[in-house]
Amino acid sequence: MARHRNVRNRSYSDDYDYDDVYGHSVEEDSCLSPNDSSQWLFDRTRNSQAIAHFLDSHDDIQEEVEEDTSMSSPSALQRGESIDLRSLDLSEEDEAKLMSCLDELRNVLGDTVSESVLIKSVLHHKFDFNKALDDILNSKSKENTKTEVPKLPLVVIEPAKAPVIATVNTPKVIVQNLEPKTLGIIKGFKVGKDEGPSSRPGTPREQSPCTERSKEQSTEKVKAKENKASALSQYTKERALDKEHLYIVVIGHVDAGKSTLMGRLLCDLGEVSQKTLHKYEQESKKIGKQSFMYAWVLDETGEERVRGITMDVGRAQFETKTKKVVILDAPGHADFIPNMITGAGQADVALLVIDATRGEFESGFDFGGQTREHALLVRSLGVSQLAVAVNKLDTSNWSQERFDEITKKLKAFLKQAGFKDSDVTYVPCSGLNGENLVKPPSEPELLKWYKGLCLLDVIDKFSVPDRPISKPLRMSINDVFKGTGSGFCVAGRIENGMISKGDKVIVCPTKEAADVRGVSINDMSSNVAFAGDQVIVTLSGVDMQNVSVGYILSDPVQQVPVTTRFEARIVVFNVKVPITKGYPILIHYQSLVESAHIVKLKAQLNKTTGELVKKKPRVLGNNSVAVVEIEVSKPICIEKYKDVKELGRVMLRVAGVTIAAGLVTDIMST
Ligand SMILES: Nc1nc2c(ncn2[C@@H]2O[C@H](COP(=O)(O)OP(=O)(O)OP(=O)(O)O)[C@@H](O)[C@H]2O)c(=O)[nH]1
Repeated sequence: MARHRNVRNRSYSDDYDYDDVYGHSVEEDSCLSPNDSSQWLFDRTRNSQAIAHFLDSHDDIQEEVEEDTSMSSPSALQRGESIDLRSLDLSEEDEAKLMSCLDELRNVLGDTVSESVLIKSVLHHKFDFNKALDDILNSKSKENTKTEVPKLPLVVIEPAKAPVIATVNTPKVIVQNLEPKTLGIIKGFKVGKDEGPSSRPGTPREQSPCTERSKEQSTEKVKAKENKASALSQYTKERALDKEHLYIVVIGHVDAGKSTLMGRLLCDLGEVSQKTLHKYEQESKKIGKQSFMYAWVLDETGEERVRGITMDVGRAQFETKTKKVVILDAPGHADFIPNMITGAGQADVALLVIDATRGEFESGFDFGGQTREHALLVRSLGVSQLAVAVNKLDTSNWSQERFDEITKKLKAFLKQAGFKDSDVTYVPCSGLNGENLVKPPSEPELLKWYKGLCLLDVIDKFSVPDRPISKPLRMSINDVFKGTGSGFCVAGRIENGMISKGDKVIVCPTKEAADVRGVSINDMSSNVAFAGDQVIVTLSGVDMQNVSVGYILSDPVQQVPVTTRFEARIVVFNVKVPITKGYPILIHYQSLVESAHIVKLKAQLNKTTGELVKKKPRVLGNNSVAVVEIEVSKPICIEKYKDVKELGRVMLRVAGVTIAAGLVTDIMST
């Protein structure tokens, strides 16, 4: 039942216009059609290749010529020549050496020489960077002498100022007819800061940096393989006898009874002592809120208790027959949707709580309440399995008719939102009475018609998604706080890989190294944690002031990309003003909320087939699907959806309304 985030210190002023109408972000006519959702929304149960296929199927979308003239220049065409290295049949070490030499050559030559020429030269000179460069420059020089273009100035690179070139037995290298861009690259190279002492003019190198780096790279590859094998064996060792871990986010309209339902479930499972419950009963009575006594199990702060609403994500845990379950009780109030998104971003599955009271279901569903928005948000964030608790059915005397009326409406909507019928289970219950929660119903009226499972058994039946434990570490940070010992703590979810006590990690986007001093899962100290776990990690070696919510702990070698600009395929839910170039938005990404702009509308796609409809559309309206480029005000860590699904999704919000969901398709280097 740990809770660390202090929502009261967060400023929502940018995100929310309090005079605005809440809950109107997803109107009935702007929901995703089944076709849209099947393309756009990640389905954990679906073959991942299907999504990959979709992501890869529009690689041909390019900027139009007038904006991106480089596309037609010879260098860009040359850049486009790609050679499949596998066809060269090199050993792993040689492949790494080749890649390293190519990188070095491109640093010097930019895009002026085609990849095939570079590869040929590197292979010919047996990965000797200096010889390969010399060869290319000499032949280029000869070429240029043949085809003289007098307009461009002759550039002379003095050997003394160009360390690596000077190692070649040529006193002066004359480069003609180079484009200014290329000259800039050569100038940058002249500075030669990264060159070691052996690169001084005239000093023969014992070993070129290229060869050293290629060795390092091949060692890294071997290490990565070893890490993968050790991650798998460690996982088997640590978790073989353990129950599967499952994270459930509890969502639904404000006052649907989410906290009461979960509080009661925990009490009935014996997770809350009688003494504590008695205390809650007495204290809630004192302030005239006795009906909230079970909700107090999860609503822990004074403000939440006095106001009778959940503000931050409450956490608690319990066990079913086959699972260790962590519940994330999300706030229902529209003001706290960013917190709800944080909770949903950490969940495997969702429990949607519906208030069955006549008039209440309707206001939560029909009149722009949070039922629809929450369901759409979790689906867009990758959750595909849902249990629907038709709660407070005691207020309708356990009427089957009322239950059917509600489930019929929900089924139609959830299908539109992208949930498969077979992945959604409906359970009639009452959180306040404890009816049909942890044991079969006892209420005679309910017994007359309900033959299904109780809520606990429905939760037990959820399937746990695959955990990418052998991939490089990615842990998204959703809280930073001072622990009891030395160092400080970060809380969050491990999206990829594993983390152990004693590990070195990189805090991104600031790229500071830190040491892992301790790991705890669900408040229990542990030596190691794996993908899918929510953990608290104690860090040292980095200043707490330099670590923030929304940062990522990354593998030191295979680091998470950091950028201010990325491309995403978005589906637009509902916009009052159509999206145009320059459109300001807030990006919600894991726990991060960052201001951003849509800087390019690259293409509009067919909602059903995903085919290109229009290049560079001027506007995007409701229900459209498009490829856009987004620029964030500060550098953020982000992954392509096809690489790390959990870190490849973004939500776009404006003035407290979710206007679109997107999958990251490309990351621009900054
Ligand atoms: N009759 C009846 N009332 C219930 C039931 N469950 C909850 N309530 C009442 O509904 C009110 C709201 O309950 P909460 O548990 O705070 O609702 P919530 O969905 O967690 O609220 P937020 O998180 O603030 O959106 C309280 O007064 C509860 O006593 C139920 O099964 N039957």
